[in-house]
Amino acid sequence: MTEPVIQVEHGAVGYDGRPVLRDVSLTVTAGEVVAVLGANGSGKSTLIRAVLGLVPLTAGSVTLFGRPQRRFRQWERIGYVPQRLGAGGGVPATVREVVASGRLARRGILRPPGAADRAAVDTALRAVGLADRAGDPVATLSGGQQQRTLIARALAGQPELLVLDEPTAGVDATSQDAFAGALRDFVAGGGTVLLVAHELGPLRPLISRAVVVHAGGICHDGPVPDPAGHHAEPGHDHVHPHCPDEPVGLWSN
Ligand SMILES: Nc1ncnc2c1ncn2[C@@H]1O[C@H](COP(=O)(O)OP(=O)(O)OP(=O)(O)O)[C@@H](O)[C@H]1O
Repeated sequence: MTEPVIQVEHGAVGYDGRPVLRDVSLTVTAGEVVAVLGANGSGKSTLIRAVLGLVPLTAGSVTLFGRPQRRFRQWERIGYVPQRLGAGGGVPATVREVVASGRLARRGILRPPGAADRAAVDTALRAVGLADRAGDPVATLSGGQQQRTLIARALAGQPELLVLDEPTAGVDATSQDAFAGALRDFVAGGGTVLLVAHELGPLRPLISRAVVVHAGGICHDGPVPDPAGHHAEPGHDHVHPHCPDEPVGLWSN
């Protein structure tokens, strides 16, 4: 059996002494597309940031590709797209430049880009439907297109694992569809995905498993739960699965 891509065992995380996650265990194997769901502030981002070592565990362990996270060095195997474009959104970089920066971990900062780097950037731009905007400053793009640029940057590094924090939040329908297509191609090529989502929308058919974070733990790990309550009404696109022991109102926005 191949080793898990991600293994969190009894992980705990807190901020300033305040616990956010307690005793969380999660295994993601190659080829899975795992959605992390849960209410606002439940700790979804904290979970994926802990997986990547961006916040420290106060207990438990994380293993990446079979190696303890603290000894893991092959970060080029992982592409990460954070929730928001950080400060720097006003930088006059072009779409191509931002996407090309996703090659740095692979080629090293001192070596000029070669044909393989350029080909990977072109492929990533096409995958997210932004090839025709390659020369445009990122700042002139819509929010959804900027988000797609970041996804292309992660794809350009040719990772084996993509970790995405709310990739479709506040993103227009065209960008959501383009992203779903890029993700489908990535998975068809053998990639593994861990993503935080609020609304699955066009991603829903791609998700192989859902984990729901609630009250510091994982209260569901299995098929994408059906929307319940008013979320099941026509026209309501939210997928807020309900844990068995919790009132419906908790999931309301
Ligand atoms: N850097 C930080 N310092 C202190 N508290 C934090 C920090 N980051 C998150 N928190 C707190 O930890 C809790 C979990 O936050 P987290 O961002 O992981 O939740 P989330 O489920 O991703 O939320 P959302 O759906 O709103 O993005 C929240 O109460 C949040 O305020």
